[in-house]
Amino acid sequence: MSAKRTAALVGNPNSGKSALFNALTGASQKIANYAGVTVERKAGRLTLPSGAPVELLDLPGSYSFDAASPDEAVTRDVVKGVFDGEAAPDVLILVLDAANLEQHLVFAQEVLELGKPTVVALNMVDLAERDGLTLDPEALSEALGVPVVPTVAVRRKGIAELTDAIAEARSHADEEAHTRWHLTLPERRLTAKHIARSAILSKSTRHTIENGVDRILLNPWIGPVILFGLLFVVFQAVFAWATPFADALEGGVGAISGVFSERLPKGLFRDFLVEGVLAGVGSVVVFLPQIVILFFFILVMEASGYMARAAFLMDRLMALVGLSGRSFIPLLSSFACAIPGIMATRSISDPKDRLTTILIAPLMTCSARLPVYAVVIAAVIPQTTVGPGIGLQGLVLFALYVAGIVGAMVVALVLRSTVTKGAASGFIMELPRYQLPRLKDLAIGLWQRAWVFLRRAGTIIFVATIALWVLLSFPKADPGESQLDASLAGAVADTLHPVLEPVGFNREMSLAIIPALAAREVAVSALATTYAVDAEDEDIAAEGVTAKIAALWSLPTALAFLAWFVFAPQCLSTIAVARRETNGWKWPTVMVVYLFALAWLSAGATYWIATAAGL
Ligand SMILES: Nc1nc2c(ncn2[C@@H]2O[C@H](COP(=O)(O)OP(=O)(O)OP(=O)(O)O)[C@@H](O)[C@H]2O)c(=O)[nH]1
Ligand SMILES: [Mg+2]
Repeated sequence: MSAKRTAALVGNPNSGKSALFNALTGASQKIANYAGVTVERKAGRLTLPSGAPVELLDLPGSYSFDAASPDEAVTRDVVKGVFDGEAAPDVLILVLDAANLEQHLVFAQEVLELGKPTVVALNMVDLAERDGLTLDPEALSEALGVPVVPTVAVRRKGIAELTDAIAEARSHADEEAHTRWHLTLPERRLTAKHIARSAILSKSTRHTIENGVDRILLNPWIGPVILFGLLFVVFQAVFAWATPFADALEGGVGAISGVFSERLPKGLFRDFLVEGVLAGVGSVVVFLPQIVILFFFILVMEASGYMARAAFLMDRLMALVGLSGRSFIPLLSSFACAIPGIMATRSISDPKDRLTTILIAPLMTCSARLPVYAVVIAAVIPQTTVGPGIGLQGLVLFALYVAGIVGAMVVALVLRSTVTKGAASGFIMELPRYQLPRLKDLAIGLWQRAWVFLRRAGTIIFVATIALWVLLSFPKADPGESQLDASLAGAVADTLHPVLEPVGFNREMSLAIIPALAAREVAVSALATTYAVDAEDEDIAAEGVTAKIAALWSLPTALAFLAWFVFAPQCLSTIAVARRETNGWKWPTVMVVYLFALAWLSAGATYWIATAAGL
């Protein structure tokens, strides 16, 4: 038996490939309860019982080797050995969802037709049981001609057996397999039905809750109301639940900064710590609770299976602007960050649909903008309630998210009738079964998100803020002169300011949006650092950025800044990903230009209207 170097996980979307990958390699690839989570090839290392290492590949889910979407093309190319500079995998691990056996057996036949050494992981047997199905793995193995191992990936059941089977996998009589499976699609469907029937030992008609729940959640009238209500609650929670934690963190940062100001000798080092690191980076870190709460909701929606329902509900609405529900999940992922959102468009097969989705993804408010919104809202919007349990601050936050969504829909409509003109493509999406989110997965997911945020604070936000602090600190101002006026940063702000002054921006704001191109949170740290450096009085320096904004910005100016960030200047990484995913600079350029134009116009409109209204 020759040594095996690579094995690949293949199968329909949402069959649990990534969950198996994590169980087999100890990795923590993203898993979620909807089709199209994995969009690129990921490698990890699996150790066989003999101690021999195997490179294990996690691949995007696929319905067929003929499929057209870019993520499915990756799967086909890897499996067939035509993926850039990579040999075909030695063993295939075909993952089937035990509770959806018939559907999954259609693509399975295509995989088996390749005649490669294959092992079947009959995954999600727990869900099959829940649905009242008793399966016969031996019968399935007999019918398919390859070993079948029942597994529950998320509880690591059957993992050892699967590893053994991978070690022993051998070709299943190549020639015969080829003729045996070479069928047309309708024939495959029929075969799938027969095989599934013979593998199901018994089926009790168990009352599934799904149908009842879906009748409500997918109801064309009630469904959208529930979705909208849910999102509303999310943004209320972001403020209401986070406040005590955010206050405590802010107090902590303030206290440390106070101690440093008192104990350290006056000088550049103290200024660096207090004005740059603590005022700047600290002003972003205090938003950790908000970020965690937002992701808590996103993760629960993803794991429970509600996300795919939301896409289904939105399909009709999206059709009005020439998109399909397919675009919904990439767009919803963009609430976390536009980068994975843009990557997730790989599951959209129509190139024009995909391009439109990439171009509007940055309009979904990414979590990096949350600190910007939150700090300005906290400063200028009173902490009052406008109804039972409805806080005004949460309401404004919700409105900003909605503004982004509405903006995206309008832009999509314009794009679809001009540059990405074409017929809207149909939408078929499997509805995954409902699952109770596992606490451990949630905890890991939240921890990963928190860590990403803190790492950003420690790297890109730190570097951008410190660079700005240096530019702000030199040359030193003469006594009586403002440090901002004297500094290099002041000169930079002055060149940009004439363009932004008409839309209500003050100089600090004009300055802050430049380093915010590195990461949007930097807008907050930049403001904090600018005010801290410029403060003549030591005590004012210790004051938080929220207090500064409350004291120094007029309401129209603050609202203009919020409106600017709805359309927001891109962060550079988003532009880079858009370039990679569209293979050139053309579309990223279009994206940047239209977003800046929209940002300027909406900030202006907000400012002029608010001023005229006497706010
Ligand atoms: N109950 C149960 N849930 C599972 C099992 N395996 C995976 N899941 C869940 O099923 C969902 C899909 O799992 P993934 O591993 O993301 O599926 P995938 O095949 O990688 O999906 P794509 O990347 O979209 O192709 C997740 O919510 C998992 O938690 C299992 O054996 N039992
Ligand atoms: Mg996956």
